[in-house]
Amino acid sequence: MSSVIEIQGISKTFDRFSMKDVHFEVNKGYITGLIGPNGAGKSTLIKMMMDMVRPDNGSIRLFGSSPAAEPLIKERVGYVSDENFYYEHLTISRMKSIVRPFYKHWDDAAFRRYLDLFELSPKAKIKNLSKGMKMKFSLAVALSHHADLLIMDEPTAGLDPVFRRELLELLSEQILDENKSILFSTHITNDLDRIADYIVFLNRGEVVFSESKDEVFERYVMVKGGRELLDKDIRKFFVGVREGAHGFEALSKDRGEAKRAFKDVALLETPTLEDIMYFTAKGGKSA
Ligand SMILES: Nc1ncnc2c1ncn2[C@@H]1O[C@H](COP(=O)(O)OP(=O)(O)OP(=O)(O)O)[C@@H](O)[C@H]1O
Repeated sequence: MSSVIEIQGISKTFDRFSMKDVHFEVNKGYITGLIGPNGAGKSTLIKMMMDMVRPDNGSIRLFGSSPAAEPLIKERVGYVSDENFYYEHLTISRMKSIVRPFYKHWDDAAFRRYLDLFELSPKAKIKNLSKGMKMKFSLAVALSHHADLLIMDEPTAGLDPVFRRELLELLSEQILDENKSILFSTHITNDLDRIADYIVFLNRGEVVFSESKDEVFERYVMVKGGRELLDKDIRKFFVGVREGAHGFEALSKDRGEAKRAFKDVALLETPTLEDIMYFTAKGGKSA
C-alpha cells in the first residue's frame, strides 16, 4: 500500500507542550481520522504538514517530498484550516480570484457547483458569513482544485448536523476515486465511526495508535459489571475505569484477555471511538 503522508520521528516543544517521536502514515485512497482531546497536538501536526510550523526534529513527506524543501507539493493538497485565513472585507467571489492563481488545476465550474451545493452566494462578504458558512467556503476552495489529498483541521466544527452528514457523504464520494486521500482531524469522533478507514489517535503529543478502524474495534473492548469485581490488579488491567453507584465500566485494549477474565461475570461491548478517547485521556485514573 502506498502512502501519501509519512510522518517520522517528529518532535516539537513549546513552553508548556511537547510532541514526542510521532510516527504515522496516511494511506493512498483512504480516509484517515486524526483524533485526540483538546490540546493533543492535532493542529500543530497539520500545520507542520503545510509547513506553517517547523518540527524540532523528524521528517514530514507529502507524496514523497518535503513540503519545506519543495513548497509546490502543497498545490496537490486541499487544505482546510481551523482558522479563517480570508480577508473579512472581501466578497466570496473576490476572495476566490485571489486564491485561484495559487492553483494550477483550479476549476471554476466545480467551485460554482460547490457554492450552489453549500448555498453560499458569491456576493456575500466573508465578514457576514456565520462560522459554519466560513467553513463551507473553505471546503469549497479545498475541493475545487483537483487536489489529490485533502487535509482538514476540524472541518465539521461549527457545522449543523444536517450539513455535517452531507459533508461526510461528500468526502466518502471523493475517495471513490482511489487516487484521492483524506486526512481529517476532529474531536467529534462519531463522524469517524461512520466514514474513517484508519484512525490516528494523538494524546498529549504522543501517538496512542495508528491503525485501521477495524483493528481498533477488534482490539479494544468495554467491560461493564458490578463494583465487587474491581480490585487493585484488575484496575491495572484497564486503560481507564469509570465507577457509578451501581457498577463500573472500563476500557481494555486486550479483548482476548478481557473475554477470558470477564466472559461469565460482566458485559463485554465494542466501544465507540469516543469511549476509547475518553478512557485513554483520563489515563488509568478512576473517573
Ligand atoms: N505557537 C505556539 N506557542 C506555544 N504553544 C503552542 C503554540 N501552538 C500550539 N501550542 C500549544 O500546543 C498544544 C497543542 O495545540 P494544538 O492546537 O496542536 O492542539 P489540538 O489537538 O489541535 O487541540 P484542539 O482540539 O483544542 O484544537 C496546546 O497546549 C497549545 O497551547
